[in-house]
Amino acid sequence: MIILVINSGSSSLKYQVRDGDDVLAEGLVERIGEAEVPDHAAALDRVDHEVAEALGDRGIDAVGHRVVHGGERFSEPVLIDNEITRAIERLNPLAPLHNPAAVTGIRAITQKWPDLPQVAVFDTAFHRTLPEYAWRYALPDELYRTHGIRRYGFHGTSHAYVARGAAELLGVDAFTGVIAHLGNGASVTAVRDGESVDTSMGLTPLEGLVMGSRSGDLDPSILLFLLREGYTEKELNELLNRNSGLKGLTGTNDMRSVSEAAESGDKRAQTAIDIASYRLAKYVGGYHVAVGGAQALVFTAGIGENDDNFRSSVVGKLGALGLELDAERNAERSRRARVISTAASAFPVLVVPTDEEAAIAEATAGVVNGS
Ligand SMILES: Nc1ncnc2c1ncn2[C@@H]1O[C@H](COP(=O)(O)OP(=O)(O)O)[C@@H](O)[C@H]1O
Ligand SMILES: CC(=O)OP(=O)(O)O
Ligand SMILES: [Mg+2]
Repeated sequence: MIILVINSGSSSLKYQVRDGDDVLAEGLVERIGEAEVPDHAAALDRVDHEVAEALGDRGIDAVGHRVVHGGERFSEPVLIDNEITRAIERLNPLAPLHNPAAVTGIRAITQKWPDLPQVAVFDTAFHRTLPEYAWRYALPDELYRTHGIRRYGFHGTSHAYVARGAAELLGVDAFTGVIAHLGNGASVTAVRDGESVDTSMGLTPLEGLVMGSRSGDLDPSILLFLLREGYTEKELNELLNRNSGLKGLTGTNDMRSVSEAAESGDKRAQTAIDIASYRLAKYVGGYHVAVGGAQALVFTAGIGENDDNFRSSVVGKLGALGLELDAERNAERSRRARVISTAASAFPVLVVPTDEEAAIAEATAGVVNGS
């Protein structure tokens, strides 16, 4: 079954065409909204063209969409129809950077290929197992009942995929431990017997870790202070989602540049790495407790898989848990799932590469085949 996987961002569209584990075509359309690519429909025309070239006279059988926010309703991937699209659209305010683009992508495909089955795969779905004491904010119940204000968690497709990979590497049936997904967005999840029991992102993908351009955790009074200073809602949104995190601290949201700057002695860059790794180390300590004792700590996504310096900065702060990296294994450049800690480490530290597109394609095939 040939599946087109679409990961729509606010100004970009990533896609892959897959036949099982074979990637037949992949690409990225950037700067949607600017002259060359005015909207998502134009972006899809481009994808259509590239895909047709790669596939020849073979056609696509189904489309799988990454949908970041599934609210309380969606705990599984679903076949998309008009009602489902509207339900996803109603969640737009809860993931303003991500959901509107997914809805636009779904509608553009419906218009272009009305007969093609489309499946929505939700970032939030894996976290539907969170216990209430982990998902509820200490706010009046009414805010939850009327607005659905609670913690949802994101990157679930990745955390679930990596939890399976970690279980395989450890030779256990179900993984218990802590997974740090460190990409542009970053989140850490506590997994117990294969189920998510806590995660650092909340109502939106803004809570938790220091990210490329998002602040993560902060004192909500900062917002009240800035409101009194005359900031508008739009300015606050820009500030917290696009101009904070590594970008706010160093001027760039790209960890590779931050790492290189730190290595050549830039103090601001080193401080940003210290802040981000300290925040993550505190979460790992907390989640070790949440899962009742982790079997492993797992790093994944762009930074987690590639930045040995950042990994060692995190694990270096976890001596109290008895964790110890093997410098040589940590520095190894490899796409394999592997152990990077010493034999003396209290529990292993792993790198397990994520593959959200593979997971979305697999889930899509499952829904279309009715399994
Ligand atoms: N070799 C590397 N060293 C340090 N950081 C890296 C390296 N490769 C990628 N990254 C970082 O990974 C992040 C992007 O991760 P990725 O998982 O691709 O993000 P997303 O899918 O969320 O856009 C960026 O901050 C990038 O700089
Ligand atoms: C949910 C989220 O933060 O996604 P991304 O990392 O793709 O921005
Ligand atoms: Mg990603």
